[in-house]
Amino acid sequence: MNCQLRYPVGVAHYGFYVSRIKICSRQPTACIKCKVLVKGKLGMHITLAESSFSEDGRKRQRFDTIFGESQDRHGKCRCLSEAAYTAKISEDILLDDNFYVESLGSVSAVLSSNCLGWYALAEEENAVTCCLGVTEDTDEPNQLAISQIYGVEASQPFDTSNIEQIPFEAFSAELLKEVHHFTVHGYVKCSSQRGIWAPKMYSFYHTNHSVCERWANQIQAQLDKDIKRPRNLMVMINPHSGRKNASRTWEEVSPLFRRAKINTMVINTERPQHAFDIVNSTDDDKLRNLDGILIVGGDGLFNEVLNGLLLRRHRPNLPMKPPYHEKSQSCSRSPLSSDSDLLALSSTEATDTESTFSSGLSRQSDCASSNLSAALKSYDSSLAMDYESISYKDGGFIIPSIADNNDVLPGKPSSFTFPNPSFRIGIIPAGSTDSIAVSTTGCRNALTSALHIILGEKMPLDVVRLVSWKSTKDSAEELPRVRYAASFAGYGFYGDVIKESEPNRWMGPARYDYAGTKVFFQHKLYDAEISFIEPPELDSGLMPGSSDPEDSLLCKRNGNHRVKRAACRLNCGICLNKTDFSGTDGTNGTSHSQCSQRWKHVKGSYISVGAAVISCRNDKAPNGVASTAHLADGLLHLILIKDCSRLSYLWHLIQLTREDADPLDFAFVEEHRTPQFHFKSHGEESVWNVDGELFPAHVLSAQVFRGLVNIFASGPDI
Ligand SMILES: Nc1ncnc2c1ncn2[C@@H]1O[C@H](COP(=O)(O)OP(=O)(O)OP(=O)(O)O)[C@@H](O)[C@H]1O
Repeated sequence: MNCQLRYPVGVAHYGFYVSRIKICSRQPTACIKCKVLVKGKLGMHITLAESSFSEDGRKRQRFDTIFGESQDRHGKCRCLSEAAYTAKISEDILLDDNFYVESLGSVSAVLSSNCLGWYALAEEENAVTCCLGVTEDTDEPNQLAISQIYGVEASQPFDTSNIEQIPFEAFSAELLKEVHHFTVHGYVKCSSQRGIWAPKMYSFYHTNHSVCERWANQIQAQLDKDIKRPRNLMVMINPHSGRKNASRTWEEVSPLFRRAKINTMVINTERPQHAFDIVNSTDDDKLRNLDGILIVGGDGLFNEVLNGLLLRRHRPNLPMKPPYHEKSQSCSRSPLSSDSDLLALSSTEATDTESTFSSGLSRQSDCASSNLSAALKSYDSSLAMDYESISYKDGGFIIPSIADNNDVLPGKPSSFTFPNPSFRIGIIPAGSTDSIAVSTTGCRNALTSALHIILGEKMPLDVVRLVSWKSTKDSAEELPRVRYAASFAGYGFYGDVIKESEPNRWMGPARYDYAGTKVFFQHKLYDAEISFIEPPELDSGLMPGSSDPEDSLLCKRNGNHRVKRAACRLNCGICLNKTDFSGTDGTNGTSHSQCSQRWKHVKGSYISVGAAVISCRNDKAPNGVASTAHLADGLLHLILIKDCSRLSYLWHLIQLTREDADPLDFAFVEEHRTPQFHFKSHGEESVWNVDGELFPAHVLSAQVFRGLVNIFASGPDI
């Protein structure tokens, strides 16, 4: 509850004012000034400020807590932190003056380096007050932290001939001609829907224009000091996203960017791969001058920008090969090697110093019989080629060299900081599912996302790098194709749905329902073999950084008690923690070191194989496909749906749509967290669905790079 304490006008301007009130105990209490009990209120902690001038004319502030102290430990802590906060406000008063505010009448306003506060000077006739002039006001804050302000404007006097411009009837028409104002743009959190923010304006009226200008300039100067806020953004709009509303969505949010004085370079994409081409070909120096790229569209557009940014700039080793099977503890062969045409690839044993793909390729001559080896040789010889020439084929990218190791290791915190450490990708949801926006902010709301971006929030995001070694079982020799994904890669059911929905794009988002129903009735099974690294279970079950005791509880799944993991939340301790959760030993690409890794192998018939890098929340799966996946823990959630009846599978799909259910609590479902895995299909083939785009792969490797890119978000507010 927010309360407003109104004191008699006489002591208003340089007298006491209430800077903060917090109810923190259940003890009845009284004001020390008038000794009257606060009627109907139980225990308040009220901090007052008194101003005076020192000899040199500088204003001094004294802050006192005048009554109320909580009896319980937690309440007391809150009191203390509240007092500390108030004391901080008092440190540096930059400006103070009287203004007129619509809902309060005359107010005294104070601007400090971190806060704009105001309090009413006089009772308004229609104000609801009770004893001591305490007014309950749950909606109107009387202070705004600078971090909550995204813009400020000083305005000219009202045009009295334009009745619509006149904000309220407080001033006479004569006075109105002389009234100037400045407007502060902040935001409020929606009380009915968690995570949703709405812009809110606060106008302060004064008869002197220069006063308004001085305040606006000073507030702007405070905003400019916040270096994390973006100044220059490239904006990519896909006019065909979702229900073709992306351009309208941008019209709705662009005034916020203008008020925040952010320069935007707007590009409307004209075709598939356009966004990729632009970002991939943009000069590195130009990118360095940007604070980020903003996407107005869906997950597919985000994926294109991600790939455009990373494909030629992020150059890790090729995926590490797992031992063929655990029993033999042999590191000489990988599961990939069971396929004859991949023998050349997998039989290359790199030493610790020869851990790059090129070193592996240089041994291909031993396998002269393999045509693939010849192809790969030419691939190897292309290392000297210009790195710019990336070609696109079958949903993936063939790049001349993927062997330039720059010390980025799967699962480990990333050292990749291109174009610059503050560069972020932002997403304003306007697509069909918007699962990246929902998983990173907690809601699907364009204004909320815009505010997160404008205020300069920053959060690392894991990215999975997928390498398709071969498109289909029967395809001719080919070079590896690479694709990055930020949310989801799925095979089987997931791939078939995308394949089925592609020709029906004209249906809009409804195409997924149509395709999903059709594929469900087909109920296809796919034989596959999967190897993955299993990271060690954390002892306590409570992930580092998580303070929620609930997180350490055991939950029952498939009849077994398992550790219930913390869901990713706002400013998530797990994602911001530097602890290495990956279980990899950091010697990427070396066969010897792989012996020490806990590779696990599974083989069977699957309805689907899913790899969720983040929770993948969306309207149809409110908790996400993997409810406990984190934005930046270096792990993906491998979700294997094994052979089961149609009815059981339907029940699993229904559970996905429910907020109170666990869709993975079935005997036919396996969930593994891993920094990397290898997949090989046997028999009938499906296709991979990577962030909503088709990616054919008969043999595929996936590596997660922890926090590889930064995004404009702070995690899901759920
Ligand atoms: N002007 C355009 N015309 C047609 N397709 C485009 C255009 N611009 C971008 N695209 C393609 O549209 C794809 C989907 O875009 P986006 O993700 O923004 O929308 P969506 O409706 O959410 O689609 P999806 O559900 O496939 O993710 C992108 O991958 C991109 O290749």
